[in-house]
Amino acid sequence: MSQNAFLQARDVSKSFGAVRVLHEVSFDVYRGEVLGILGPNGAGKTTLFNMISGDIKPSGGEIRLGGTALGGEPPFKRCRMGIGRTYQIPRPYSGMTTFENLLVAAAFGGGRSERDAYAFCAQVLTECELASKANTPSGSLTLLDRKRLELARALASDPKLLLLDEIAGGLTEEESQSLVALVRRIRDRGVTIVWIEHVLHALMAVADRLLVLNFGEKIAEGLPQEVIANPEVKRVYMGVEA
Ligand SMILES: Nc1ncnc2c1ncn2[C@@H]1O[C@H](COP(=O)(O)OP(=O)(O)OP(=O)(O)O)[C@@H](O)[C@H]1O
Repeated sequence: MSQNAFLQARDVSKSFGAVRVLHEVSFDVYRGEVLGILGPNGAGKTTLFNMISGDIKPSGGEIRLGGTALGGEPPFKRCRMGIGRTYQIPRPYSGMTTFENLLVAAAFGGGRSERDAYAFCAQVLTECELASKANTPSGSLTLLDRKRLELARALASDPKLLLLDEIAGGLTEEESQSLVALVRRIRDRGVTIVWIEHVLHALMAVADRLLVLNFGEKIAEGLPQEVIANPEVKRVYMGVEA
């Protein structure tokens, strides 16, 4: 555990009533890295994101960003502090165009003035390969473009830490490669990324380190090749007996 980490989670726990979903999970995320999070369904991955973004409160433990304890800060404040996230089920405003969706995120999430938001959103659209879809109602986008829009909406608040929740699910191999290339470009301009993903090859193509959760506990963390070779990870995640 290092004091220099950008995101620090210490003994983070969450219970819903009597159901313990996360138990004393600790990890660090360093500036500029991509940390991949793996784990079977129900392992507690999204719950962890919900606590980092402020959607729910931990039952125990502490989360710090840049050394500052996030405490009871609400989601919009965390967004202004530099935390952006995507949701497993994208929630664009389907009656609005792609560009309008971004403007809302940039104005409310990022706190930009209207003029500034226009220029910034145009930049984000280009980065996410959505410029030609700027005026398309988001409800008519293909699955890949809906995923790009979900990512673009998170980027519109100009995050320093980006939380990606299963953005590669349901895509073809070629489509997921184009998403991986986009994640790399975002990382290369200095954004720190934590990516929950079941599509292992997409994660392996970009993650610097992996963390594995099972039944709310951290069972492995380290370099991707080492983590996927770990016998316990193989057993619980890939169903392979050692
Ligand atoms: N608000 C809630 N109230 C009660 N139980 C909840 C709540 N949110 C999540 N859970 C439970 O917590 C557990 C972990 O859920 P979570 O969504 O974090 O898992 P996950 O690892 O993200 O799974 P998946 O890979 O399927 O998305 C599940 O058993 C889920 O039913």
